Amino acid sequence: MTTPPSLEAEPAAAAALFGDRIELARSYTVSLASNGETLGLIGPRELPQLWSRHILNSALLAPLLRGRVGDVGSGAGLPGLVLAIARPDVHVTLIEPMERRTEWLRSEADRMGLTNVAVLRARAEDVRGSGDLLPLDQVTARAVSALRTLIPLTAPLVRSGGELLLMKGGRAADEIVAAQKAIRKHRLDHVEVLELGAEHGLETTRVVRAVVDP
Ligand SMILES: C[S@@+](CC[C@H](N)C(=O)[O-])C[C@H]1O[C@@H](n2cnc3c(N)ncnc32)[C@H](O)[C@@H]1O
Repeated sequence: MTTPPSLEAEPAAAAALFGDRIELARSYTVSLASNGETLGLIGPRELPQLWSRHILNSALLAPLLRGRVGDVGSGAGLPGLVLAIARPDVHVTLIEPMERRTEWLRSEADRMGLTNVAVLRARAEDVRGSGDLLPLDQVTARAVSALRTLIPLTAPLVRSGGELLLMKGGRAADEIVAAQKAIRKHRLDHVEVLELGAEHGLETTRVVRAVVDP
């Protein structure tokens, strides 16, 4: 596959974050850069920052994962498919309602031979009771909605004592304040904001971590 000329050069942090999975991470990144605009997955302006702003940003969650993980609103595979690449020891269910996106996610998982991925074409609120996949140990989400609407979508998918790992921008603390009602209703505890990225020389990203119904 030819690398598009406008694709950002691979940052040094990539090898550290992906370890021996780096070739798969490269393969996915080049595939997304080559096909993502045509498929409506990413805009052309994302290519010069695809590695740092999207792939590595997503991979920052990898060390926090365990067991059976769900990713709500995976879109092009961020962070869910990136995490499945980085952590072959966890099982990742990608939950995404748009058909064109689920087709892309399935075809990429197949192309890369990932055996730890399931793709579910659904809205998160309709997933309840989907037998084999639930409950999950952790649920991730990135750029899906504000915390007060994201918590009711994600918390019901997680087992008692499991975790939400919700990637957020600079206003994470404000979103927590605005989400107090949802935090109480869904019995979240130990709600905290993690700042990740600086340790790898990357732009800092914030993750709201919370324990569900401990
Ligand atoms: C802005 S995109 C973000 C995609 C990806 N997470 C990222 O960081 O690039 C939001 C995604 O959430 C999906 N989405 C919206 N509402 C959803 C819901 N209720 N359940 C699951 N996915 C949803 C959309 O189809 C879309 O793919």
